[in-house]
Amino acid sequence: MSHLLKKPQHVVKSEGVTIVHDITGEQNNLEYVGFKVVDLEKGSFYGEQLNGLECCIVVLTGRVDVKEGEEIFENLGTRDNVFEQKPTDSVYVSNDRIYEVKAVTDARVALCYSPSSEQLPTKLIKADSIDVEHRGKYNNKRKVHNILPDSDPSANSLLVVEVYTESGNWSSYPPHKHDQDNLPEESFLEETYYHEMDPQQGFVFQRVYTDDRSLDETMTAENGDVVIVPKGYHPVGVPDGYTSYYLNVMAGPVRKWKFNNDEDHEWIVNRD
Ligand SMILES: O=C(O)C[C@@H](O)[C@H](O)C(=O)CO
Repeated sequence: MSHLLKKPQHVVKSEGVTIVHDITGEQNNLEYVGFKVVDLEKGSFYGEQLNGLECCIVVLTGRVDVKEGEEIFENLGTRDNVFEQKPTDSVYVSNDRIYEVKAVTDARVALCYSPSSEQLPTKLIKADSIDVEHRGKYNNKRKVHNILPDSDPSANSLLVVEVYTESGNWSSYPPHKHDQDNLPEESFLEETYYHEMDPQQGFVFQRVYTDDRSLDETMTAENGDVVIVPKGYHPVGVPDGYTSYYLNVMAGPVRKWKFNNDEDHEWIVNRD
């Protein structure tokens, strides 16, 4: 199996708390992006001291309360299944803070991290403030929920989006990359993809490749898998009959999403 493909681990941390993914630490070869998925049974708690990381808590499903210092945000979350396709609530917490999530119902949260040293205010990102964007044409259509885009200065490094791609379509397509710290031409951003499918037995194909093909891996991502994109192009193809959901976390030295398409496939954008 590719070292870029991570299967759910389901490690029980404490009563009612299961770590589904923990993509943090040096073994993942990521400098700027960290990612966890945590399942919480109703009434359970998960908390962290963030030290040198900022964190965006995305309530994937269920309802939770989030506490940071004096701030308590209650009953966050809007959906029981990500395929309800409505935006959800998130909370941005800056480095060196301590936060706690309490499950009001059974819930799944995504924790998106990046190194950070400058304190910013804790911020509730409400579902009804999320910009919903429709991108692409022909078999290249997808719907994007911009949770923390680069136009929103609430974070130091983190960029977070959710993407829905319908059956038979492609997204993150035509293939694009953002692996050069060379603005204004291109930014360097690492990225993770947390995938879900509807129905659950579905799968998608994701290719991660560089121009010189020193990296060229095509993976089958199944429900709950994470794909790591340290560099290179990273398109996703969705087979007929299945809808794809993924949550992207991106971060790098500069908080700007400036990508370039693979020139061989640029013509796809330019069709009438
Ligand atoms: O437009 C899409 O299909 C989503 C991608 O842009 C995805 O968020 C990504 O690859 C970011 O670089």
